[in-house]
Amino acid sequence: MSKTAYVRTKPHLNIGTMGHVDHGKTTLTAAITKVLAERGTGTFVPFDRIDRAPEEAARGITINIAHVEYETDTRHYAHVDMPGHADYVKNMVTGAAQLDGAVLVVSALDGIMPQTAEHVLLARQVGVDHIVVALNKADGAGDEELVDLVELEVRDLLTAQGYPGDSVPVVRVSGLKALEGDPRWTASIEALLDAVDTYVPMPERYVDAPFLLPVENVLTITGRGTVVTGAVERGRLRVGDRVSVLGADVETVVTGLETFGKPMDEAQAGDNVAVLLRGVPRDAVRRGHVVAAPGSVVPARRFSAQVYLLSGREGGRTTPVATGYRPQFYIRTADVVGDVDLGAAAVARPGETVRMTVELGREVPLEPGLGFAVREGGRTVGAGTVTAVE
Ligand SMILES: Nc1nc2c(ncn2[C@@H]2O[C@H](COP(=O)(O)OP(=O)(O)OP(=O)(O)O)[C@@H](O)[C@H]2O)c(=O)[nH]1
Ligand SMILES: [Mg+2]
Repeated sequence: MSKTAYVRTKPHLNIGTMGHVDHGKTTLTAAITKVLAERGTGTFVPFDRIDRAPEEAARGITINIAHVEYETDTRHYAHVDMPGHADYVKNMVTGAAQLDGAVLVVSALDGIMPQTAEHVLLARQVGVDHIVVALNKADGAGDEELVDLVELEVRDLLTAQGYPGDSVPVVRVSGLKALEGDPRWTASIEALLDAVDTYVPMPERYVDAPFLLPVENVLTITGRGTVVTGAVERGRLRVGDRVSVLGADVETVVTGLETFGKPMDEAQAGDNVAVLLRGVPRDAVRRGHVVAAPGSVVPARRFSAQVYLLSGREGGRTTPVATGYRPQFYIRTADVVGDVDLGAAAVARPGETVRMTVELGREVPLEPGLGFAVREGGRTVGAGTVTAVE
């Protein structure tokens, strides 16, 4: 195989815009790509190309998510802009969005609205520790004192949710005017990007943690062996490393490593990779298994969780669920049936957030903070986070 090796130039982070409907998330996303394209470190992605987000099948649930990528002087970013409120709930709670930091977009004209508060709550629940605030539409806000009030209100909201509201960067911007090329407002986008660069730290914890890769696909390369593919959830991996395949219950050695068809010395958290495994039969490994550093994860069947049941309007159920409910649980890439126990509550309605205990049909690696989707009859009816493993 004569292929050029993959070159990692800048550290990579995943960020995204969140905030109430119509506060300008997509306009701001387009403006960021425009400003960086003019700096020469990105490609301009116009509004209508972001908003026409492709439907992507990720982790077995249909989610709507638009990715743009760009670079600042110091970092490479993948930026997600989610088109609707239900998409936030699904992508955040299942961890599909995988945000290292978020830009909370608040219209300076309207102030905080219900979904502003809900997205902050979701971000807190899924462990997004760093939020930068974009007070958008500042071009239309004639009265500075009113914008000062909105800023105070946002800082209070963040403080109430456990963020350092007093020290969070709040930048007054206009996505719309920056898109039109108005220099005052393109400067505001530069200021916002500087705030993101400096305030959102590198998520080194993922790279330094023990290696883990949820298996998305399995293939055979004739004469070389079995290859598993997927995104590295955490840690690093090199050729020669020992790994356990949980689900297949084998321990083996990595004999090859590639990304997008290029061989690599080391895979890191966030990379999409193909891993060649020594002496593992093709039919021993399946989607849903987990490749991990030996001894670093413990598979389990019982766990407690906090689950948001999607409302009927969001595509969820129209009738309540009760103890004894047996849906499918999508955990990382695994699809496993589970028995639900709602404890004292006994019954839960669509649109509610509930605590539950789940007994899975088979063991999978579990840990507090892990997100999952609840599915039934081919559609997503809930999104949850593991709170404790029993
Ligand atoms: N005056 C002004 N209007 C803006 C600004 N940014 C966005 N808008 C307008 O606000 C409206 C909503 O903008 P979007 O970018 O679609 O908002 P969004 O938050 O992505 O909306 P959803 O994806 O539907 O939640 C559009 O009419 C924009 O032109 C701004 O900085 N100033
Ligand atoms: Mg939008």
